[in-house]
Amino acid sequence: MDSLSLSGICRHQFSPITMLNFNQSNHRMEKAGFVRKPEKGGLTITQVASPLRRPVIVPSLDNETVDRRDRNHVAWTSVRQERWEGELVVQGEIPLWLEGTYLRNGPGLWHIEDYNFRHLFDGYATLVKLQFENGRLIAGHRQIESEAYKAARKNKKVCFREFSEVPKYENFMAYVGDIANLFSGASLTDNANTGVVKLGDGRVVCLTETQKGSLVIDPNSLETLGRLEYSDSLGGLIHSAHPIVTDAEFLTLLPDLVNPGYLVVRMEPGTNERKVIGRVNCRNGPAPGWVHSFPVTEHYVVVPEMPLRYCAQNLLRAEPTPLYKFEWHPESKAFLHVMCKASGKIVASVEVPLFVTFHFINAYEEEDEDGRVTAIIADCCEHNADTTILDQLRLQNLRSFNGKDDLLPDARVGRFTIPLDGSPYGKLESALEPDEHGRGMDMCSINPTKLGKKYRYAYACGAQRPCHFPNTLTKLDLLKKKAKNWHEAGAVPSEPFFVARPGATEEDDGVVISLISEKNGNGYALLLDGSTFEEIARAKLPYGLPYGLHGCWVPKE
Ligand SMILES: CC(=O)/C=C/C=C(C)/C=C/C1=C(C)CCCC1(C)C
Ligand SMILES: CC(/C=C/C=O)=C\C=C\C=O
Ligand SMILES: [Fe+2]
Repeated sequence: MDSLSLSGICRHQFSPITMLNFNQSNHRMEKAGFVRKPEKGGLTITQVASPLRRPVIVPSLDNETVDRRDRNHVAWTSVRQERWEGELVVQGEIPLWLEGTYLRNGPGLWHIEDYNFRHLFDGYATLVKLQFENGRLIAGHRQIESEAYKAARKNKKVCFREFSEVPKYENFMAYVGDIANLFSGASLTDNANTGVVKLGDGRVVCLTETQKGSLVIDPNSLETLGRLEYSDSLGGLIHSAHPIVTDAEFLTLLPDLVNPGYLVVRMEPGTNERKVIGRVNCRNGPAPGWVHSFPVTEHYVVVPEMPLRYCAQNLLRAEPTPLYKFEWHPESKAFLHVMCKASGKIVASVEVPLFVTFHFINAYEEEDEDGRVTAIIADCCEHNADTTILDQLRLQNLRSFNGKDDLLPDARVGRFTIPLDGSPYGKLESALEPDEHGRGMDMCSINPTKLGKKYRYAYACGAQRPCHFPNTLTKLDLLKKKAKNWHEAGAVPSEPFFVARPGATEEDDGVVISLISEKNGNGYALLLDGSTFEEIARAKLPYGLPYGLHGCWVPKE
């Protein structure tokens, strides 16, 4: 690994004002029990004894690392250093049964040299860990060493095609070369900044929408170990960013951009080979709908065909459109296809009202009194068929919140009913009154034992208006159609992640973990009781971290 210095990246930003904040924050770190050992020209790792009698690894801060808190919310500010690890002081009590590591991935570095990225999804991946051990909490973060990130650091510019950023071409021939590389996938990013999953065989993989961006990491050191090379010959360049992962299997969708459709594939633990379960042909439109995620039931895979479709032309553009690599085709309609997991056969394909979603929450089979499956219910974080949410996630918009204007488009829990009796149409309704969660709705989790089964509770980010971005944590009771909300002024919480208590019989018996980025530049790990949704513990981080997307739980062996 090359030098961990971020100095090259940040030099241009250094000013007496940022210097002042930087020193103040270090003073605060020392007061909070963190020890700093500055060394010029890189992040040297220093072992020190913590007040909690546990060695704490604290990389010294680079003199030229920049603190931009004076201008932006820390949630939308590049991570201030390459890596850090240390024990946190816990307020409240961490349940002793909570033994394992919560990992969270997300785009955490949004600039290279003096070039600032446009979109939340462009950032180079920052992996965060919260390691729970006997009531104590060790935290850490580290940049994922993707080829895209390493090349950007080395060449001091964007070198691969990110979500909205593309390399700046020196001349026309360079552009032509890059387009050629687009078809082979060579110019696509492997910046695995969307999520992290633990496979049944124990490997921990960070993911994005490009297949090449499947990177295996070490959940303790957060080191990037290498690429997960799929050994099959299924080809294609992209996949769903959210595979369904259990101890028994890894299921995902591979969109086919040439003959619009999707392959539904399955990979067994201990292998790198995805096998085809079946194929869904698109019912309409010039290209498949974007499949950021998809739901499953116990016996079926639901393949969404959203009218927000991949767009080859937009893929080739140097400057992004408001829909980036996608295009809205309301005339092409929206469909949900249901495939039997065992046979690969399509058992239903229904037209549904137009919808826009990033995240499906869960799905399950509805049975009649004789135990026959009559319908499938699939829930998602639905943006009222309004695509503007995608452009609202531009950093400029997120950073421009002044506490007054309300720019977050309304969202809801969209509940689809897919009849299995051959009817051509499915239904889409709100599962509960969206005002219950402030008409903001995204970044969801459920009790994993309820995956594919009838369930009652979901956890997500909601809104307390006005806002530009979801700013609450919400527990949804889908039976009583009620929500319990957690909010702290100015805070940006990340996806509430539910961890069940071992041996629990109640669906909401467990804790909810979230990382909070505060308005004053600080940040903390938060633990809520999964049932009461009351705070049970929090632990301050030495400095606030950028917003992150999705997480997973790695239980202690
Ligand atoms: C962070 C997140 O949720 C989404 C990230 C999406 C990415 C990085 C999408 C990348 C793509 C390309 C670089 C080209 C092909 C299309 C597409 C999958 C959108
Ligand atoms: C953060 C987000 C949407 C928020 C809208 O309310 C979407 C993230 C998508 C990728 O994981
Ligand atoms: Fe996602």
